Amino acid sequence: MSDATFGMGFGFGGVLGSALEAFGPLCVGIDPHDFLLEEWGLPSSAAGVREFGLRAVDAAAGRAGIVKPQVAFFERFGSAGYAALEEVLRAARTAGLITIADAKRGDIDTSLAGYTEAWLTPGSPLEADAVTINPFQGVGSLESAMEYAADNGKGIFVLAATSNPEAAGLQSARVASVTVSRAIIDGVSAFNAGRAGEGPIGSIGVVLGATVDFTALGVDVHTPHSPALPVLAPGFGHQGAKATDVRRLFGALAPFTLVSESRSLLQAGPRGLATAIDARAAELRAALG
Ligand SMILES: O=C(O)c1cc(=O)[nH]c(=O)n1[C@@H]1O[C@H](COP(=O)(O)O)[C@@H](O)[C@H]1O
Repeated sequence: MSDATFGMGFGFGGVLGSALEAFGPLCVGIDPHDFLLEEWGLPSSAAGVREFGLRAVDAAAGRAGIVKPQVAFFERFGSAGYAALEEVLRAARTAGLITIADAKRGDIDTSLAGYTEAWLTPGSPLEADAVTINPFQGVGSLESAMEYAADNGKGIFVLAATSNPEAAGLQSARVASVTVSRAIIDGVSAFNAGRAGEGPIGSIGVVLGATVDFTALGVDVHTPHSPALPVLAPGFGHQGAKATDVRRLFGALAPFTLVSESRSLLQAGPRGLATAIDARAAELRAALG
């Protein structure tokens, strides 16, 4: 998806809103693990991840609104892996899918600008619609990246409360009077509020794992944000959370929560993936009413 203006507002928030309306919240993770490549009858090579990614895009197109290629599985093959990822991202965007490059980048602001340029510049070889960012160097270090994204009709998902169990100790620690997770969410929400004129849905979102104990992490899912805060939610499927629990888990944030699943869908194999996506999308439609 490349147009910056949609009925639900401008920029990435608007694009996301249209996709949620048309397809619901399912985000298909494209994670070519070696065990999946083997199950799909593909080699563990750049050619293998390229074929895997393109087949996953074909299966998702017209069935889900969003795909999230996991950059790590392409990066392990060096420049050939990156060439494969470029093709997969291009194919997905051409098919009308929103692409979230799961690259988990982060650095001081000037270096982060290089990463943002790589992933979020219209016309760049690795162009995606959004990228995941790790805020360990402080939410303040993300300011110019968030501005760059919003100025270019792009999005960012900032890790805030991640789905892996090892994260809770660090992310529940307190900065001033709130938890790290809460401080990150507040920082992102404040950025979106500063550009509230652009539409009802913000262009910068957060990653909140579906497996997380939000109370322990001081994350408030009951109060809506204005503009709405997009949430990328991994942790469904293989990591244990049930897609149909999205409303119970995410409360007021549920209407803007992307339900991300990788292995649990991809294990259906190249021939079963389209059916698995259809089934999960239908389950989510029923659960969200
Ligand atoms: O940013 C992510 O997508 C992410 C954040 C997080 O907190 N937990 C998490 O699992 N992820 C990613 O989401 C995907 C989860 O894959 P499955 O567990 O197979 O659905 C992987 O690509 C992870 O790197």
